Amino acid sequence: MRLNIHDRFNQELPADPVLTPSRRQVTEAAFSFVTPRVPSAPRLRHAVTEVAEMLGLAPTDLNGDTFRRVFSGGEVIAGTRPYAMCYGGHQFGNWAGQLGDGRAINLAEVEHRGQHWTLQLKGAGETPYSRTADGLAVLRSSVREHLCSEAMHHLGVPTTRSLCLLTTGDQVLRDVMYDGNPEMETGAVVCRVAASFIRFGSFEILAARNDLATLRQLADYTIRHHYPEIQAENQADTKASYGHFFHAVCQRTLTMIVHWQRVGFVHGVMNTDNMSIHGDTIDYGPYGWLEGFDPDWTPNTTDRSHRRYQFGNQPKIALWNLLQLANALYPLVGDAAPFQAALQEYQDDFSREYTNMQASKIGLTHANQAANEADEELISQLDTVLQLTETDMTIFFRLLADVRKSSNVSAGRDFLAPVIDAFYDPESLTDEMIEQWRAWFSLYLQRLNQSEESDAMRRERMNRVNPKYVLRNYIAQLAIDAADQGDDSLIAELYELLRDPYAEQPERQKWFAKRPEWARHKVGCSMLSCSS
Ligand SMILES: Nc1ncnc2c1ncn2[C@@H]1O[C@H](COP(=O)(O)OP(=O)(O)OP(=O)(O)O)[C@@H](O)[C@H]1O
Repeated sequence: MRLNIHDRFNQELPADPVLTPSRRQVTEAAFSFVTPRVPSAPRLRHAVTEVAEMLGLAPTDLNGDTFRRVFSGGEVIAGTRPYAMCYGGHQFGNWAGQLGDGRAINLAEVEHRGQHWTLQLKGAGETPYSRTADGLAVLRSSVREHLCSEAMHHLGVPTTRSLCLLTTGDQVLRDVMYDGNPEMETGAVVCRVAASFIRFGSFEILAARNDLATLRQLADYTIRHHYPEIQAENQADTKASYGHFFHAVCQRTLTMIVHWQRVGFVHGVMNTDNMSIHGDTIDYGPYGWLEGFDPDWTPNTTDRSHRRYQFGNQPKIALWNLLQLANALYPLVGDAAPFQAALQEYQDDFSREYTNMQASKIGLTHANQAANEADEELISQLDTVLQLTETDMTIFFRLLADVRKSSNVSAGRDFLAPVIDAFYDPESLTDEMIEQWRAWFSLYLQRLNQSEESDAMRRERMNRVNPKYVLRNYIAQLAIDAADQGDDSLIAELYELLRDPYAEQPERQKWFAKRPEWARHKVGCSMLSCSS
């Protein structure tokens, strides 16, 4: 197994001089060197050939002993030094101080085909940032992270990737039922891959400590390696480059959030330490997928009372998080104007991009501004009718593509036939609700009939933005339950399914189904906590 190692982060930025994993505040440094924990009996449970190839590995490498040892933490790759990154963050709206990679260890950076990747193990043991926890991860949360990272990538959502999932052979104590009765669970490690794992919190911790020298070093480093176009354009004016960097992060974050809203993804813990400066989705913890369309929904039990991170709040939480990044970068510029302008632009652009995305989900094309305003009304009314009774978001939008322009909505309930499978309980649709749906469909059909486009063409466009298959929590839980019994076949099957989420895949049609009733209140199937 040969990787083309090309480390930059741990070569160019200041290191913590202390080499033990003792918990501590790490100052004037961007990271600490650490050694991953050696697992007792590592076993590969699933690997992604496509990610391996992206890193320059051969498919045959995946079955080797070296691969198993390296990606479980048992062997350090020659010519590199693993490290944990120092960062802080705002958690649930409050400044939490130093957090850092408490259970993530960066193994190395790799260059392949002109692209640069950081490999990071999650769950490979203690670091100076582990605080009161053990540095480990369990099979349950690791299956969720591994499958969802790849599912998101294939949905077209910017995300960290996952190379592989291994179990360590060690047991880990966790309170899965959240009832104060912890149990032993199977320990696991996932290898994440991203351009870098620099987070908003990486800048925040340095600004909070007024460590402007390291803050400037980190900002310059990030621009130099990850936003080189900004450096090229602002050679003579580094202050301006920080503003441009912030603007670029705003735009990438916007793109990521519009995608989340498109596919019905709820991150669950949008703390600033979980915001990547690349606009990648990072940290698949208590995430979930909207089943019944409900903007107030969050899968995170820890957030059930305030619902800060509920689906409908994600765009404005991203804005709030960006504001924290602006505050952290401000000392480098000394002028609020570029930050204010970028934040304003985020808001303006977001509302336009969001409407365009929603319009594409219902198959509209925009010819002129007037049509746009009418479409906004149609979109907002859809938001209302979707919440009249529990209506599955993924299934509804997918089935909506089958509606014909020639449909007759004038009487009865038959007009709902194409989308009826999206309702969790079609019997609960009252006459009044049917009339509201009728009103919406009348407007919708009128709008569709303004266009010459055929039903088939529209259907094809809609099916490219409305996925057929997403990783519903209960589906992930089925794979976890099987893996707990040593059977990894469902992980492999779901991986294949989610590699092509917009395709019909008739042989896998059973996964195009509403969440079954047994899963409604089962732990792991609809609700999760941060503790994993
Ligand atoms: N079992 C654990 N041991 C040590 N630190 C942990 C553990 N679980 C979480 N942390 C740390 O707590 C902080 C916030 O937790 P969060 O749930 O965002 O983490 P995570 O899922 O481990 O992290 P990541 O953001 O790297 O995916 C992070 O600093 C994280 O490293």
